[in-house]
Amino acid sequence: MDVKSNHIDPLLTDPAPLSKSSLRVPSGLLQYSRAAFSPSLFLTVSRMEAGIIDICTSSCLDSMESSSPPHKVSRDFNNDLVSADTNVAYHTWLLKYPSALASFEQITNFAEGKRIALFLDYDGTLSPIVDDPDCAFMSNDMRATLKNVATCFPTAIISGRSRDKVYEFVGLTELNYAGSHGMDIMSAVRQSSDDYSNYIQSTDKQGKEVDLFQPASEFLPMIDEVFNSLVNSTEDIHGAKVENNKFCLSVHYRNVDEKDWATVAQRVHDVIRNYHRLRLTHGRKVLEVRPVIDWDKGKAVTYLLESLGLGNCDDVLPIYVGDDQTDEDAFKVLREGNRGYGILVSSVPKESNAFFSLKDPQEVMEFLTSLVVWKKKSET
Ligand SMILES: O=P(O)(O)OC[C@H]1O[C@H](O[C@H]2O[C@H](CO)[C@@H](O)[C@H](O)[C@H]2O)[C@H](O)[C@@H](O)[C@@H]1O
Repeated sequence: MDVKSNHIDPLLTDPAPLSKSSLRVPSGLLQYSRAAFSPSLFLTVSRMEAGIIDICTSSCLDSMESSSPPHKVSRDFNNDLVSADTNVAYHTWLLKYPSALASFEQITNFAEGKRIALFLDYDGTLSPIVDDPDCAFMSNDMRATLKNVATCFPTAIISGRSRDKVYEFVGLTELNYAGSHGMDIMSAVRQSSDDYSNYIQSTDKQGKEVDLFQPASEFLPMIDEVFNSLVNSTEDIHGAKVENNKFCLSVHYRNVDEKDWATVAQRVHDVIRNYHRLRLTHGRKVLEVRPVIDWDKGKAVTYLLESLGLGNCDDVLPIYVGDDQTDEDAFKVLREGNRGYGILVSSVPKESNAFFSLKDPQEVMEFLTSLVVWKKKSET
């Protein structure tokens, strides 16, 4: 498939502005793709008066509802009983975000003579989305694939989870890990002196010397305090769960009855309203409380490339695979710098800064396996 004929080459030209209309998605699908089209949701909670459901909470609620596909549509996707409209929308969307599997030859042609660096999100990318965040286990096949990938390419996982938690799920020492949406990076000792002054030397679980970069470390006491408040204030909401991701927090409402979502939004709002240095963003059935700092997954990619000795190198092709709104920052860095390829994992149409798409973690595994085969072949 010649992607250039229907797609912009990320490394040669500036991307066209993202436009909703260009997707021509049937209106029935827009209601659940709306959250992805809208910019990150920031609640200016500290400036709002309390109300039963004030304007911030209601905008939050709106985003919570619009990010949830009608049950029929998601069930149809999972069961392959796809309606004609859904099928048309998905295939129309694929013209703009071609499958990285179908475009594999184009990707590897471009990668010829270059060093690929892989960046992977965890939830929804390496493990399927499940109801209980503590049970988002990766399959053994995926683990074996990742191990192979890491022997061929420098590889890092950048997750919203705490770094320890994502390491616990993945369990491979061959990778680099960044937790808390990139606010907690453990990587090999840096060879070059550069702009990043505030990293410290540490040792990993095997006693190996590493660099630790934690740009939000001053927020730790505040995050712990807010975690306790959120746990207390949501404990009576059946299904609500607060997860401590070290430098950020997640308030999950996937298992909360939809009629109580407004209460979740209101309680979160009430807790963080006095913390001017925290902001609220929206993920997959999760409200995320994060420090207001100029740092995101995109900046983490740049940092890691430099750590790996691959920064500012023309012969490096970074590939970032992710499914969430927070991954858009990384897609954007690769797109705007004409540096590499973002691959969005989604089975429904979503506007994105990525260049390619994969449907689900199973397809991610196929793509990674193909990269390993290609690399090994090219070495013989
Ligand atoms: O950056 P990621 O690795 O994608 O982490 C983003 C959030 O992922 C997790 O929540 C999501 O996955 C859960 C398990 O499948 C699911 O139950 C939840 O509804 C999803 O939002 C994680 O629990 C969060 O802390 C991360 O921020």
